[in-house]
Amino acid sequence: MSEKHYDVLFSDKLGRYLVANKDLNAGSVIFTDTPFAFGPKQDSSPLCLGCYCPVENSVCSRCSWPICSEACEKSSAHQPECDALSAARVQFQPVQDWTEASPQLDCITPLRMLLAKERDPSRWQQEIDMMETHTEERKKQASWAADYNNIVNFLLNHCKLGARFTEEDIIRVCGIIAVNAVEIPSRGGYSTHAVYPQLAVAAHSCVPNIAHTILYNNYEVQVRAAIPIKAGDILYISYTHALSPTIVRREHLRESKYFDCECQRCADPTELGTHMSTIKCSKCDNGVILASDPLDNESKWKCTDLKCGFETSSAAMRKMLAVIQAEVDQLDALQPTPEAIEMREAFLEKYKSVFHPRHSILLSVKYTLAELYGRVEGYTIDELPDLMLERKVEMCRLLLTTLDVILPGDTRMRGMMLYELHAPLMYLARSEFSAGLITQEQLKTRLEEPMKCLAGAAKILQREDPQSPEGTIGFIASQSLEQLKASVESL
Ligand SMILES: C[S@@+](CC[C@H](N)C(=O)[O-])C[C@H]1O[C@@H](n2cnc3c(N)ncnc32)[C@H](O)[C@@H]1O
Repeated sequence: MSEKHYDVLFSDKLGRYLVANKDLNAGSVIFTDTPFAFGPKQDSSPLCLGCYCPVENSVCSRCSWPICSEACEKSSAHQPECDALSAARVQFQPVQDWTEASPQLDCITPLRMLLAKERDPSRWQQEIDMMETHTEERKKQASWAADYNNIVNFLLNHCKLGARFTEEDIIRVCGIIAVNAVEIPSRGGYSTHAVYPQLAVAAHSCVPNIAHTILYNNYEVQVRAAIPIKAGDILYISYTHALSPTIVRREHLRESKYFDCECQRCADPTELGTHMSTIKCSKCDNGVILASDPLDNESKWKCTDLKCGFETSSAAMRKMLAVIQAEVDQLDALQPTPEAIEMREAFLEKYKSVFHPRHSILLSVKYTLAELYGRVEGYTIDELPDLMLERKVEMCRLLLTTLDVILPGDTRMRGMMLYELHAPLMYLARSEFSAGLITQEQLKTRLEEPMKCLAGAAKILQREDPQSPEGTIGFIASQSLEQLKASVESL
């Protein structure tokens, strides 16, 4: 067995957690892990239970649950539930719209966990049984009744599995999945989730120091140090979305993972100086509005200019964020067209007097815009005027300097932004050279930064699965780097 680079410790606050037992270099693999079980997430629309691609009116010839092909019908992932479902003669009920979320697949991942436990009780005992479930908190949630009906009741009474599993077994498995499963990046628009025994022990921080990559073929997860880690440091993963404001991240963690995050980023009203939660004061020109105590969910939000004295409630702040986030969600649903760029620019203009320029809501829109400029018809990179190239540079740099603080080190987001930054820098340098504004030597110097961006993007993104969007960009980045080097050498 290979040497372990971490120990598992326990504290009253974190439960079990991982600690590095030696110094680790940035980018080094700390451990790899394979899922105990994986499958569709809750509220998934019907997807193939073999390969998780979208399906429509296509079901398994044996159990009648969604399956796209003969190969998927025979896949090892589907076989155990196929046996159980066909023995009980419970069929997937045809749906009107196969793209709509349906609770029917909610039972599949819990069923897979239960069947895996039955097959390998010793792995269950050693790796899964001690996982946190937060059952008492989960029972108080509004979603409990639906979960009980769609999963517990369905497996016990419809699938007639009461002789093999107790109600308590099923409730426990649902809790293990809810608290411990990690999302597997989507293939073909559908994302699934998996329970990884080692990864699940890692504690959360909104400034994580590890990053993970999931490979497509066998769902192996590779967990790396994102930054240099010292022996004795806790290994932190992030359970939530990095580009969300504190109030939203903490609410998400409370509702989905049942704890109040008190990390350094959550505790600081300025989010470590990034101002990702900061609102501009509408009553004065001198101050900004910050939470007095971001770890108190009912904290007042106050203008930093004491003479202004403006204050508002957390409830009002939450409401405002929810309303504006709904606008962002609508933008995110748009196809990548010129209008999608223009509508996002209009959104930024509309809210620039409300939010700090690095507020999470604006940053997430800027992240998408940074990806769209250069990729959309009418806005392809060689069509962009210098002003728009500069706009793309400005947005990428804003994102990268923010990531330095909240997601330091080698993360997918950094890899993507480095890739996005290289192109406008290269085009701007060439355009200035063509206009006679810089010499050939100056051009060579100016092309050093895009080369560094490509090298960084290739290094980070080539760790991703080659078939994933990020892995594909990693490959393109390494090829573009070679081409750029050759063109600089020929100058
Ligand atoms: C994926 S599990 C992590 C492993 C877990 N501690 C165990 O013993 O199995 C997630 C749970 O760990 C705890 N946890 C993780 N990070 C935490 C943090 N930063 N603060 C408080 N609790 C945390 C919470 O109870 C959370 O629901």
